[in-house]
Amino acid sequence: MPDQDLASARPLGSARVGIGGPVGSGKTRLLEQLVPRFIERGINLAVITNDLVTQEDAERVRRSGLIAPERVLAVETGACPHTAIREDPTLNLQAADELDARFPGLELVLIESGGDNLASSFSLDLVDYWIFVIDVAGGDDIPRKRGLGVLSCDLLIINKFDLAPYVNVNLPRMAEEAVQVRNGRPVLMTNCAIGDGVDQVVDAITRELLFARSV
Ligand SMILES: Nc1nc2c(ncn2[C@@H]2O[C@H](COP(=O)(O)OP(=O)(O)OP(=O)(O)O)[C@@H](O)[C@H]2O)c(=O)[nH]1
Repeated sequence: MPDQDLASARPLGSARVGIGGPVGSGKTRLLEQLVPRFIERGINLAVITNDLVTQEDAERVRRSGLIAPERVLAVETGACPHTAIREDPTLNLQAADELDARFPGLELVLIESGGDNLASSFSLDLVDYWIFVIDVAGGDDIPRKRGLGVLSCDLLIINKFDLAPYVNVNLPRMAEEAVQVRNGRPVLMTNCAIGDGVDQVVDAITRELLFARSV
């Protein structure tokens, strides 16, 4: 649950949600599944992507046709994806403020981090709520490794649950261990390839963040 003071720190600005996690866990695919769902719910939305030295993820989202291309900004992070979301989030803050200025009434900015390790986390100066995406193909021992991202995010997503039978992952056990190491904080399972479980992610963001800011 986001800190109430932080959630109300920008009463006139957009709510900001971070999406982090290891390389290839499905962050961009999750973004591509979230965007049409929020737009369908009438949310005034924009996106920021972080890449090392390219704008590949931003181009992918712009080309998708899911959202007006001018609502997608790219931040190039250089060698350190975590610096841009944690130690010095200036570039991301500037990008989010630019989107707020460009689109009056902007309600939500989704900020995808570059792929990083299990220790990556978001600065609460940058986001009001953050999601960490791991995937079953990375191994069912990931929750037991107690990475900072897994432990401290507002919502942990175990993605690619469709692949569990092919990589010998015991899905219920992986989910149970994830809930255990997080002391019962939220864990959801998704198949972002086809969108299974993504409605629950939208519900969680709406309930924990958008609704909380509107009351
Ligand atoms: N089978 C399956 N494949 C998935 C799922 N989610 C994503 N993928 C695939 O996994 C690959 C990586 O997904 P991305 O969304 O690019 O991963 P990412 O975390 O954004 O990657 P980086 O930005 O490089 O860190 C792509 O080929 C996706 O199509 C899923 O739930 N199931």
